[in-house]
Amino acid sequence: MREINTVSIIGLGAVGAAYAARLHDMDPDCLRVIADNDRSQRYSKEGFIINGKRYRFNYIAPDEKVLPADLLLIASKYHHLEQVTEDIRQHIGSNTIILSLLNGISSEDIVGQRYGMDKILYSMCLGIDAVREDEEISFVKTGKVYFGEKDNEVYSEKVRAVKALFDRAAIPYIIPQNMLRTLWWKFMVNVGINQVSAVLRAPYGVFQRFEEPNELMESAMREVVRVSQQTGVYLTEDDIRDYREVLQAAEPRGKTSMLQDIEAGRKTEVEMLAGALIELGHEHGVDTPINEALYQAIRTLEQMTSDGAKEFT
Ligand SMILES: NC(=O)C1=CN([C@@H]2O[C@H](COP(=O)(O)OP(=O)(O)OC[C@H]3O[C@@H](n4cnc5c(N)ncnc54)[C@H](OP(=O)(O)O)[C@@H]3O)[C@@H](O)[C@H]2O)C=CC1
Ligand SMILES: CC(C)(CO)C(=O)C(=O)O
Repeated sequence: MREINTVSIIGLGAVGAAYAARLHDMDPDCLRVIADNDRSQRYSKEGFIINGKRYRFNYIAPDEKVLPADLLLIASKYHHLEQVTEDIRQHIGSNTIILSLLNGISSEDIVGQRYGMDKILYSMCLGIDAVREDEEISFVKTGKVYFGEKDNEVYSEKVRAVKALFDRAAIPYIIPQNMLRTLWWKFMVNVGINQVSAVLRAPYGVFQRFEEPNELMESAMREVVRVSQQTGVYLTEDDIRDYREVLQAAEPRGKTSMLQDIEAGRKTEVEMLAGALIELGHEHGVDTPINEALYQAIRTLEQMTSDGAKEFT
């Protein structure tokens, strides 16, 4: 059986650091972190504090010649992906499996177009509540990594290899039979809750108490459902309803990653959500007016914080 003995990871943020810690705890020598000089200097100073424990990872500059990794994990934000795709090149060989943990439905194709779709397994994480402040990451729930080929009725060799690694590292996972549909379901959720929470600056509790934010969120999700039906994925109204229960169970003060980005004045992943949906809508002849409005609102919020429009508020 194919075995994973070496893992390279790029992106030690909230999500990446949480899973890097598990792999490091399993075997510190199996893990390499790809980081340019600026980052590795910054990261090496105090190390990473992950749930109160200090970690000193093995940093490798992108240009350094290395043996390819058995598994390459990508855990950056969407706007980093162009640079990240370049920076991972020394770590990709003919047998490397690539898992991109980013939200959205685009990152696998972007990386796969460069290195070959045969190396890609689809993936995303759900239920992780990691929060990052510089090199300090804390989380209560590890969540689960959902991964697999598009269809997993029979596990491929790649899927079996990653499954065995995650078992050894105690990384919780699910291998859905229809991974593509699962990826789209999460995309629908992020298009709804992330974007509407960011525009309204609303933690989950606001959605639990009032009706209107839910109506707005669900109308944004409904546009994903309509587009999915033209692409062969076939999400339905039931998928929207299924999310209501998940949302009710969320920590009322909890915030989506996009709301956290807006509050911290960081770039958001709006291009990966409304941006990707609007483009697919054009391709398949489906109108997406709610997402067009959300796109413009979120881009405005980003520009207001990044170019110092604070003087007007
Ligand atoms: N946070 C959450 O709760 C959840 C997030 N997600 C998704 O997971 C993905 C990752 O999110 P998250 O972990 O929150 O993001 P973060 O912003 O916390 O982390 C991204 C990390 O990528 C690093 N990075 C960017 N470019 C490079 C590069 N070229 N080389 C090395 N490192 C690089 C950044 O480094 P630096 O800081 O040094 O610039 C940063 O540490 C996103 O798509 C998000 O939507 C999914 C579920 C939940
Ligand atoms: C599903 C949700 C909203 C929380 O994990 C998320 O993916 C995010 O905050 O980006």
